[in-house]
Amino acid sequence: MSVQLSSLWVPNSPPIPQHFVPNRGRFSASALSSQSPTIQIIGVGGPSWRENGYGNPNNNNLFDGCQGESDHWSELDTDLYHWTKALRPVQWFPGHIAKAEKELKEQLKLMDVVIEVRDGRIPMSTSHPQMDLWLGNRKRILVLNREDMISTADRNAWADYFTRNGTKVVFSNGQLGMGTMKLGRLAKELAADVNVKRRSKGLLPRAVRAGIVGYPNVGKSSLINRLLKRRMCPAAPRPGVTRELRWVRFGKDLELLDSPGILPMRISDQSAAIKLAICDDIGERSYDVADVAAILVQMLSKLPTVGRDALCKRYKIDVDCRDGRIFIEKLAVRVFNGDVHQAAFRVLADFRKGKFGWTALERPPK
Ligand SMILES: Nc1nc2c(ncn2[C@@H]2O[C@H](COP(=O)(O)OP(=O)(O)OP(=O)(O)O)[C@@H](O)[C@H]2O)c(=O)[nH]1
Repeated sequence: MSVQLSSLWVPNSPPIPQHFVPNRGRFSASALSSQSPTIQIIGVGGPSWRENGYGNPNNNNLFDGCQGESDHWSELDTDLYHWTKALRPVQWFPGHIAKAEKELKEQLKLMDVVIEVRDGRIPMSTSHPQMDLWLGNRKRILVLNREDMISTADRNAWADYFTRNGTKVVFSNGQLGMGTMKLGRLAKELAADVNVKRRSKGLLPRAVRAGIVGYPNVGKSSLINRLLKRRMCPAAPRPGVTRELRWVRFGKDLELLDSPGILPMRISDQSAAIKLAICDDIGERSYDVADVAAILVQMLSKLPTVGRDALCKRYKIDVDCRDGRIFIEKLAVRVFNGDVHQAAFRVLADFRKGKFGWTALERPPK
């Protein structure tokens, strides 16, 4: 998919949904002149950046003194809405997802508890719009995985939000296994009444069945493997690796269902779709890497947790926070012999590796 960004200038705010406030959003492409053959990547990412609760210790763009942090986040939502509106929609619904969705619905009746896994960087965008309908009043645990990829402030904001809403939430790290034991324990506790009922009917107790569901690449299989301390389920750093539903046993009293990542057939919220692309939670063939990287640059430069300075310092290129495409094109000329795809991919990969500091891309609504 390719979109000519030069035609996407949004001069004035068009009519917008009620929850958005008017704002600006502009794309344009420009010819580039200067060329530099050497790559110079500056700056480090890593967990230590999280200490102050923000992604980047060198960030001078945190607050301007007039706006609160939550204003920055809601302004970003508004901008993102305008930016993505101009792009061709991102959609991904391969055959295996359609099949998995059908099979999951059939397996639901076997589940005593459902563990819904979301990407901690984008908990809203990895929330399936039909999940509530499917689950009804089934017992449920919400997992925000990739805890290591967000800041302490992000984590606290989401923990507060879900606690206020009465939702049980577990933060986890599917790569290292943090949170998995708690998850297993919680699943057994929540479904304990299954065996109370069985005993009252004179039946022998059975293992509790927990279904693990969620969007692609959020870390479902990794969580199971970590809990089991064995590589029972296929896991890899790309969406759509798990293709089949599979029950696995953990000890004598817990069974877990690993399932392929599912997405809605049509993603109506394109801001969410772009965030899925940025976080690698949707098939790469569904989007244009340069478009997505351009939006990422615009987002990062406006994010209270990152800011323009982080981008300028890392790539030694000035950022116009309304025009990420120019940034990508400049990077392409400077480092990748004019190859925009490679430049775009570098920026996306850097974000995914935490090179701008670990940060969520969304915060809870006010
Ligand atoms: N940094 C980090 N990486 C993680 C975490 N959890 C999983 N990963 C990595 O993310 C990638 C995807 O994990 P999977 O377990 O395959 O994700 P999945 O949800 O089963 O993916 P699908 O097969 O698409 O449904 C793997 O490379 C994991 O090592 C986490 O908490 N932190």
